[in-house]
Amino acid sequence: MAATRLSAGVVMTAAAASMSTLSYHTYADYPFRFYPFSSSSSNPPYEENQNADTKPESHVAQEPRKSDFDPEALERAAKALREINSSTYTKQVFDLMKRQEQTRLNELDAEKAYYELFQSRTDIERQQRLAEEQRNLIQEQAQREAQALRFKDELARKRLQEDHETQRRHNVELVKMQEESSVRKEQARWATEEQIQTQHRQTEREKAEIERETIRVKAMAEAEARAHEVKLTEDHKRRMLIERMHGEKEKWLAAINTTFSHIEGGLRVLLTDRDKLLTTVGGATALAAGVYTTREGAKVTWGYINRILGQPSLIRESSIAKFPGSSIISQSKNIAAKYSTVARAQKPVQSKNGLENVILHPSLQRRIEHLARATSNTKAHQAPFRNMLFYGPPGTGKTMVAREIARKSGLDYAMMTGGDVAPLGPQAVTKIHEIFDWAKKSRKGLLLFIDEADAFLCERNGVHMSEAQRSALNALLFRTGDQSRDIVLVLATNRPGDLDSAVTDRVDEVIEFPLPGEEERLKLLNLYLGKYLSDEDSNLSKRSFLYSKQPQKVTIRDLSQDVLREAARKTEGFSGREIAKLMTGIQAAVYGRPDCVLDAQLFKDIVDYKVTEHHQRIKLAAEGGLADIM
Ligand SMILES: Nc1ncnc2c1ncn2[C@@H]1O[C@H](COP(=O)(O)OP(=O)(O)OP(=O)(O)O)[C@@H](O)[C@H]1O
Repeated sequence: MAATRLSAGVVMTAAAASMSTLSYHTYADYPFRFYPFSSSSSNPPYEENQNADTKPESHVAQEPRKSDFDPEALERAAKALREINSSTYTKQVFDLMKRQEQTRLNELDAEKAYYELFQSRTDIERQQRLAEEQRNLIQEQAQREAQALRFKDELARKRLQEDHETQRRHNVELVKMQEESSVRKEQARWATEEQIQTQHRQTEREKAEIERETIRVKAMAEAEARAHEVKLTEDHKRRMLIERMHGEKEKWLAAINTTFSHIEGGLRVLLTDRDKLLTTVGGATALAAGVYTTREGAKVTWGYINRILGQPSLIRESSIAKFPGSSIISQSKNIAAKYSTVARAQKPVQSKNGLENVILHPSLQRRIEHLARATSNTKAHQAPFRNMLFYGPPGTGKTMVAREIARKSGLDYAMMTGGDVAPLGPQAVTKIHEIFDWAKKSRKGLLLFIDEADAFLCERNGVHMSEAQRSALNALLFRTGDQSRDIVLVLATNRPGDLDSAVTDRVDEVIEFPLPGEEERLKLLNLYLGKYLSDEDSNLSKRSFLYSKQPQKVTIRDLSQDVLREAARKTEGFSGREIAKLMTGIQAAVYGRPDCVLDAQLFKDIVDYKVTEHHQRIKLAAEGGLADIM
């Protein structure tokens, strides 16, 4: 039985194989490949479809060629059919074959549906590709149009720019031509004016020469006559004086003789009478003790009063009386005395604008006057004062201007130096507070001038700053934190960059004092020439009290404004102080001459000498600076 069943299975397989070989021909016309019911049919259909284009060839390749037809297969099939027909499993075999066929048909339907789906997807993709291409085309077109527009716009702009450039060049040329023409005109005008001036000066010089010569001749005649007269008068006076002195001498000798005879009598009585001698010695001792006690007591009391009412020790100069009610003249360096000295000295140069004896650039002078007026009005309206910072090279008039502002605005003035604070050590804080407390006593309001401010108001983070200095700076910051109605703080420094930012924050007006220009130097030379050399009469009368010998008068000869202007030109880079010193140098040279004459040659020699000295000093300073750096 088992053997029969096995042979039936073999027959069925053979029949199926024959049928499947035949089925190729049945489905060969179908557009897609036919998958026989075999193990290869289990492959996923989409994998096959991916190579759909190559399939027809492979299909052709797999198709059995007609020449290779094997009739034995048919025979085997017929034999198998016969075997099947004779087998007891015929029905099952046919059923199986029918089901196989049905399965194959279903597979074909599925494949067909799949390929239809594939076709429609391909269509959609093609449509999408077309739409994408269309879109790209439109975009490209739009870009091309925009580019064309941009290019056109660029061209138009370039053309406009070129037009503008041409126009500008044209205008520049026009302006240049106009300027050249006006410069030419100006030069011609200058040349004419210069010529006129030269002629005018020449005439003036000649006129002055003639006048001087006339005056000199006249003066010589007058001087000779006066000298003769003076000689006669002096002889007479000397005789009278000698006679008077003889009389006086005799009178004094008689008085001295009488006094000594009285003293001699008194001493004789005292030495002979013991009681009187004791009384006298006791009285003298008591008197000496009384004088000593009174003097020491007065010293202690004075020190106490000084501490309570006196001027703080940090103040070097002030217009406030040292003690309430005491005389201003009693101060050693009193500013009021300075004002009066200045008033005397400034007689020859009376400034119309009010800033007497200070020569500044006109714009700076206007600013200072404005500040002085503003300070004065601030005081009148009881408004808070504005603090100031003066900076610039040494000797450019910062201190002088501070004094002038105080004087013009009717404030009291006090000056201290930053360098005095450091040596005080821990006492500095107390002294700073003392100054501000003392300043409150001024009824007018006080201008507190701190010279060399950078010495103690420098940056707090600085490594060289001691703790005491830092505390002093903090004390000052504390006292100036609010706007004050009592004190105007004026700081002066040559190094404004070194100041602490909190200090500069308290400053309302910052003013630079530059080195004087040529015009200012000329004015300074004139000022100090008048002060030190022309104002001889008053100086002579003053000195005649001090020296028994009558000093010789200074004579200025041939010192024209041209010579002074040339000196002003040469002294480029000089500060006000240096010019003042130059003039004292000239004064000394004049006093060194036997005839005390200042002429143009001596003046020029000393100016040249001082200019060389100035340049040498600058050179040395620069070398020193370089050496420091290296
Ligand atoms: N502008 C000026 N006009 C007239 N004299 C001046 C001027 N500047 C300086 N001087 C002369 O120089 C001297 C010093 O001036 P002052 O003390 O005001 O200078 P400073 O700028 O305060 O100097 P420093 O910075 O060294 O303290 C004055 O006494 C004066 O003789």
